[in-house]
Amino acid sequence: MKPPVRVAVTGAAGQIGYSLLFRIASGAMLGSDQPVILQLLEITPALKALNGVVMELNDCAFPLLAGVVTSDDPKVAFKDADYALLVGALPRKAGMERSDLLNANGGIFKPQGEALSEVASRNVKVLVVGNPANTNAFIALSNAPKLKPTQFHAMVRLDHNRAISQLAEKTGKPVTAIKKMTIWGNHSVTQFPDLYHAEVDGKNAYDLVNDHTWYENVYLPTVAKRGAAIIEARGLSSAASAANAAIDHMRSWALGTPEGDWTSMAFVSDGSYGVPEGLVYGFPVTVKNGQVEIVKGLEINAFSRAKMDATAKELDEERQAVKQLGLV
Ligand SMILES: NC(=O)c1ccc[n+]([C@@H]2O[C@H](COP(=O)([O-])OP(=O)(O)OC[C@H]3O[C@@H](n4cnc5c(N)ncnc54)[C@H](O)[C@@H]3O)[C@@H](O)[C@H]2O)c1
Ligand SMILES: O=C(O)C[C@H](O)C(=O)O
Repeated sequence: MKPPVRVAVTGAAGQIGYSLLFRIASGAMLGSDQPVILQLLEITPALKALNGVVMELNDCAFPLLAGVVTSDDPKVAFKDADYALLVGALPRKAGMERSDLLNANGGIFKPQGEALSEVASRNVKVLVVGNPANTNAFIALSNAPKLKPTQFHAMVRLDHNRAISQLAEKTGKPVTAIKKMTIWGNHSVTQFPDLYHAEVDGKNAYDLVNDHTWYENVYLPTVAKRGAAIIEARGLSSAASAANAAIDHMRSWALGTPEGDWTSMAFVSDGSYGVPEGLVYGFPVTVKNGQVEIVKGLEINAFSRAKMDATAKELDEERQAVKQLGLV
């Protein structure tokens, strides 16, 4: 058995937390040979509910669960953390855009970035799930001078998985036939799910579908507005699928992407593909030995360019907004 690693989760008593913790403890995120110590952060009034979740975790007698810490202090929950999943934040309600949460949630990520910078493992991998995820990640990394900006990611994996599922349905193929999906940009309605480079059974997905009207007017809005459709149907924002995507993202980051495929991760732009430097933007990536590399050399046509620029523009506006709020 390997020595245990420390996994911090914020908002651990919330609905995503309830789906997430049990799967991390079961080995779904880091592998069936990797023991974990869970370090759970909640606001003080939620600690009682969190204690109930810990009772249930203990009642599972997970062989890989080597310990559980709970706290309402980020410096305790993030101490020596190897992985941190920043979930704790308000979810949106019907009729809201995710950016409407910036005023309410942005303030959470400044102190959490500062605390990670002070006490987490120097190699910590941080995934921001709480919305608006990209800009919250930007706030956190901007307040973490002792860590590298690339140690902070935002989650576009749920959009990536939705994009695969919708394409599988359209083509009548299993999800396993679909490779090289990309979500460019923001986890918002401006995101750009790219079929021009995706493959279905090794064939180009855009050519196979051969229906630009469907792509532009059905597929793109279905994927981009799926979060709102879930809220409309469930009365609550997605939770199990969000937790699953967080597991997938961290698993890819820790254990790598398979040969012949890539995934989508949002992190600080180095200027690749003409994306302004510093924006936390979704890119196609491969991961090997924990090293995340943007897939190079993809041809970007005029349709894609306009979509990629529009989502970058929105992120730039969010960046200006958090500067004005004094969060970075
Ligand atoms: N990126 C994505 O794809 C994606 C997908 C689904 C949901 N989300 C977002 O994830 C967030 C959480 O969703 P949820 O459904 O679990 O919400 P929830 O309200 O059920 O749970 C959030 C939890 O966070 C806690 N919390 C609030 N402030 C905190 C703080 N400062 N420190 C620690 N914990 C804190 C709350 O007490 C609550 O228990 C929302 O912002 C939601 O919009 C993102
Ligand atoms: O849409 C939301 O507000 C929740 C989440 O970001 C989602 O995509 O399901």
